[in-house]
Amino acid sequence: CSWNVLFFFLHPLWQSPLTIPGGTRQSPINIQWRDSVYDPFLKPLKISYDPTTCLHIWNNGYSFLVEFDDSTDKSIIVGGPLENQYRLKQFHFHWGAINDWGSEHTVDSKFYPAELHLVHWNAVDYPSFEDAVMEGNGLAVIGVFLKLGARHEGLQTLVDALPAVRHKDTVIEFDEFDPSCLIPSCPDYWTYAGSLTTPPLTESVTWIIKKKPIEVDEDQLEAFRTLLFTSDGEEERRMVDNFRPLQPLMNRTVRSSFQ
Ligand SMILES: COc1cccc(N2C=Cc3cc(S(N)(=O)=O)sc3S2(=O)=O)c1
Ligand SMILES: [Zn+2]
Repeated sequence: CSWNVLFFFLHPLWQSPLTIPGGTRQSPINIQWRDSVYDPFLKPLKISYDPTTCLHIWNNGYSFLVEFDDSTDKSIIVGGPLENQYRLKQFHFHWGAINDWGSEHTVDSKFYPAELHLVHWNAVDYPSFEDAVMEGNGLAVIGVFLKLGARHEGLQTLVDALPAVRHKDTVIEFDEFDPSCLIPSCPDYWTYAGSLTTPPLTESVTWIIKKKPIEVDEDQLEAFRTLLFTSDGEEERRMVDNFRPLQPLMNRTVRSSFQ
């Protein structure tokens, strides 16, 4: 009915490319393994994070973000498909109400229960993060799939802090965390030119999607689902299904770093 259509186009998270002027590189996408093209010139991705740059955890009403001090080059990534180094700004997750879905990207149309995004910006070419967000090569986001399995000890320190940021616009100090413990050691990744998956949806992201997922257990996924989209005092709405629908590939090729 017309109300559903109206909701679809009005809800910020579910804008289709039709509402993004000239949207030709929107994210997320389905990664069809057999259509990805091995690129022998892709370098290994080098990750060096300094745990002392970790600042706080913040519930922004879309997800929970762990933010970093990005005033120096202490926490950076370099190599992979990137022309130069990019500074770590924040990481966050997307997840479902149940384990059958929750990731933003899919692999051969398969959803994972959750997906981690580590957001970096090009401080070599641009003076600020806000400037980089508006530029085609401004951001690099590492995507890591979460699958149901063994408890992830590194993630648990984060999970233990979540009750303190249950409501939107709550923040707690969080330090000495090295997010490289959340990234699989397997070097294999896919990469493609895309966008932010929440507003402002700018087409400024070089996506680096790790082939291998990390394992987390049911209690850890359930802890994500205890968070709220709503502020304290508002009618509670559980923070679940905070992923954007798949976007058309259009004229893009997904490259792989592996054969
Ligand atoms: C306008 O500059 C700003 C300022 C503050 C935050 C943002 N962001 C908005 C959405 C958004 C979505 C991301 S995802 N899911 O594709 O990894 S990363 C990200 S953000 O760059 O942190 C932009
Ligand atoms: Zn994200």
